[in-house]
Amino acid sequence: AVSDQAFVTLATNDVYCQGALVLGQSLRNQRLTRKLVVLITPHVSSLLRVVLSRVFDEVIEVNLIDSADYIHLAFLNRPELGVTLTKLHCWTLTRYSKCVFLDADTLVLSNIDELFERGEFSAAPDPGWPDCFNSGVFVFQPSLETHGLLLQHATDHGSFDGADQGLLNSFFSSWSTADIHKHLPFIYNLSSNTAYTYSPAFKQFGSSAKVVHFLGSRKPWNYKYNPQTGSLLEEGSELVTQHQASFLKVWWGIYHGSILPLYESIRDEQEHASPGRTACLGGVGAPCANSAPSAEGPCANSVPSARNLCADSAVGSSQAWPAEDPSETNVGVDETPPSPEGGHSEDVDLAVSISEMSLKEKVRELSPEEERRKWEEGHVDYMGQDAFARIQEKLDRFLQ
Ligand SMILES: O=c1ccn([C@@H]2O[C@H](COP(=O)(O)OP(=O)(O)O[C@H]3O[C@H](CO)[C@@H](O)[C@H](O)[C@H]3O)[C@@H](O)[C@H]2O)c(=O)[nH]1
Ligand SMILES: [Mn+2]
Repeated sequence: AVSDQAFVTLATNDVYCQGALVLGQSLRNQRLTRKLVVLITPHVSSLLRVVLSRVFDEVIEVNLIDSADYIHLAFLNRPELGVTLTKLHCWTLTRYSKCVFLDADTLVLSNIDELFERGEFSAAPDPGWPDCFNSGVFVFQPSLETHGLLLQHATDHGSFDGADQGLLNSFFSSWSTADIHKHLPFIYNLSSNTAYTYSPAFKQFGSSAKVVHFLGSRKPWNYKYNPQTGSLLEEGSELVTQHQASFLKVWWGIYHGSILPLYESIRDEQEHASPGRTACLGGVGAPCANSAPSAEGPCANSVPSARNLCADSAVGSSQAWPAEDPSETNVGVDETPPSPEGGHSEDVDLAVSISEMSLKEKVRELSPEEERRKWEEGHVDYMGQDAFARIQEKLDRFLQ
């Protein structure tokens, strides 16, 4: 094992943590010989910090950097990606001599240790514009000097996409021409949805894919999975190709087989540590918080044969930090200081039943009118809002 080199990822909220966990586990499954590091921001809940620490060697909190550059982000159609500038903090990991960064929406299919033979800055072409690299997988050398220069570059020039990929491409601008060794083969960053625009190439080389990247706005955790049959539940109009489906199944297979049991063992340990008490982690993460307050016990669930793991009960705080002047085109590098109490998080609901698993971001509470309209339209949320325990609670209140 090489202890001064590491695989690094980033998760700024509990939703992306689910991706980081699967990525970390997928690396562990491939004879891991380097350290595993995840960078998190203050919004990540205490429960997820505990879960992450079971998979990663180091869970390091960094400040959130947000470009708040809504103009460029709008071109990208991804207003949420300003926070990806937080990625730049990976250059501060100077206890490591060389690292490989992987987005939290990547999945490793075979051992990729050979990437450590490459130098800074190595990356694979972006499928949408191959003269640019995709910043989802890259080899870098931690250095406070480079870190400072990158932040300075962000302040001086902004980012042409409002996020890290634009910034890194303009900083490492000689990538496309200077040194072919710095072009990683596409199999190290195979985008799950775009590769098939050249399907003969996929047929020829696809089977040697080593890292799959679920690039784009639809992530593996936005799909539903049937753990019994190991199949995906098709939803919406978006067509999922056969190859894409097979990668998604690998992702969910790891989630179901290795990550979910982690939550369960942590919950069991918590219950053991404080029998008779509500299973709560640090007062923030409450793995069983989904049941109604008036339900029989902390882990009693209203839906038979279903378990609910609810990562946090606090209302999800938005990661967007509005710019003072929205017409500002430069990246005003905003850093939010870590909150003293550790902060709370984005919300994730993990709904599990015999036939269906899904991860949901908790949305804001609906008004009573909206709730009623949804109910009347037949959109009944049996696992949450409209769970029997909650209805009973309402009835009890009404009958008092
Ligand atoms: O709310 C967020 C959003 C992103 N991330 C992290 O940032 C990465 C990049 O975001 P992602 O949603 O994966 O972006 P992509 O769909 O992959 O889009 C592209 O564009 C991004 C912005 O330039 C680059 O960061 C990506 O590498 C590039 O593939 C994620 O994987 C996470 O590690 C978070 O932790 N929280
Ligand atoms: Mn990505």
